[in-house]
Amino acid sequence: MAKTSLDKSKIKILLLEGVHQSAVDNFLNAGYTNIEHLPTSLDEATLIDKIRDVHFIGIRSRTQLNERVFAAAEKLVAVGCFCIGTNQVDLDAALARGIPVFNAPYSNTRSVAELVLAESIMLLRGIPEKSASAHQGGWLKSAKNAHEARGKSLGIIGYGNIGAQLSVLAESLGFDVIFYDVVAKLGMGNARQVASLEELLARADVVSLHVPDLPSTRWMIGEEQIALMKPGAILINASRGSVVVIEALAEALEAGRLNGAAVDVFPVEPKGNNEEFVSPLRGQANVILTPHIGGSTLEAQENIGIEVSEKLVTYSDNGTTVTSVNFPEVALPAHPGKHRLLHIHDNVPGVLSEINRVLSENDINILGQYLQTNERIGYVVIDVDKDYGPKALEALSRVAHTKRVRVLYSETSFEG
Ligand SMILES: NC(=O)C1=CN([C@@H]2O[C@H](COP(=O)(O)OP(=O)(O)OC[C@H]3O[C@@H](n4cnc5c(N)ncnc54)[C@H](O)[C@@H]3O)[C@@H](O)[C@H]2O)C=CC1
Ligand SMILES: O=C(O)CCC(=O)C(=O)O
Repeated sequence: MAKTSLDKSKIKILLLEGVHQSAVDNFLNAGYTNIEHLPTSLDEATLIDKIRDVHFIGIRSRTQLNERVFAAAEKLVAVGCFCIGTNQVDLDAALARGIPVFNAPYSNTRSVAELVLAESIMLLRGIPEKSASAHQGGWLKSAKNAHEARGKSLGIIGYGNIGAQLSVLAESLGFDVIFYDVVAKLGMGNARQVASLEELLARADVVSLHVPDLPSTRWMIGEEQIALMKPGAILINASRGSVVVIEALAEALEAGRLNGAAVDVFPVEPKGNNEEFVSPLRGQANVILTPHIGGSTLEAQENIGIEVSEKLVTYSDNGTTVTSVNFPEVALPAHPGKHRLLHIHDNVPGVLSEINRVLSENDINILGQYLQTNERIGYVVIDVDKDYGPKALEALSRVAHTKRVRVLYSETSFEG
């Protein structure tokens, strides 16, 4: 499907879930003025209706971009997840339509790690229960079940960016850090990798989850795993609600098997701040419940706003896909004085030679060419003389296995 050029002011950007104002400012500074900025996510029917004329969408963790939504998103050029996790997006459905998805892989890492560390200390001291009691006029002055963090074992499941950052902070506080990861990793400081999940659960006083939502991590902590934890241990989940069987956790807390928990993410989360939060963990003693705010600090959100909007602007302006989570990565120089064709096609043999054949047949000289592929698609970027952009667009749109082709004009980078 070929795309004709559009003025930047006609490129529609939809930002949901209260994406930080820094993103809006960045788009405006780059000349993109057609921005709708909403504070919540949208239900599927409303989203399907709205997305039909949207070129770029920005979401956080709540909005579900599934096959049905992509099928309606006829003009969509790229998706920005203003967060780390991308499990809320059907990445295959996006790829099948030649739509790259971007995220912010680091900007809220520190915020999550700081929160988890603070929660570890609070839970080791039984603060949620003592504080709730004091608010009701109670006075639970006691050292029962109250422990220092120093010398306790912190077990981190998933030693990626957040797990490793937490490891450093926790060790500086005196925690003895162990971790379990499916990939062999060098621990930061004195942190040690253990051989199995079972070993970590049996050794740790505080267990903290930092894995992505994957088929292999879904419900990875249930009744059986909780039974392996030390009596009186603490469980923290700031990863995804699909990782812990929440009923099993609620039962273990109620039975006094565990001394406390902090949970930031839930199997079902309210769409916005006006919807009731329902969970079997409500009302449990020594449990910190937070509304998926692990990454919600002003610092993180401002940085994420800048980072992801920059990625979308760069893709729109010059075709660069570096750090896309589903797309072949192409890093591109500017293209002053040239027209740039972006051709996205099924990755089958012969497409590149066909592209070059039709260009040569039309006497279009190639000034630069960049190709990357993944197992599903090929992404080729071709610079041509500025007299040839429209002609090349027309020629390339007829190449077999083309998913999408668009042209970027030299100065007024555009979209279509
Ligand atoms: N609560 C919140 O607001 C936030 C939650 N998150 C969640 O935290 C997750 C982790 O974030 P990062 O550390 O940046 O991700 P990352 O990709 O850097 O690290 C994830 C680690 O988990 C490991 N892993 C994957 N499957 C595993 C398994 N079955 N068992 C053990 N380890 C496994 C990976 O090898 C990797 O080392 C994100 O995917 C996101 O879902 C991220 C930011 C904010
Ligand atoms: O801030 C958000 O909405 C989601 C944070 C999160 O879970 C992530 O970054 O993966």
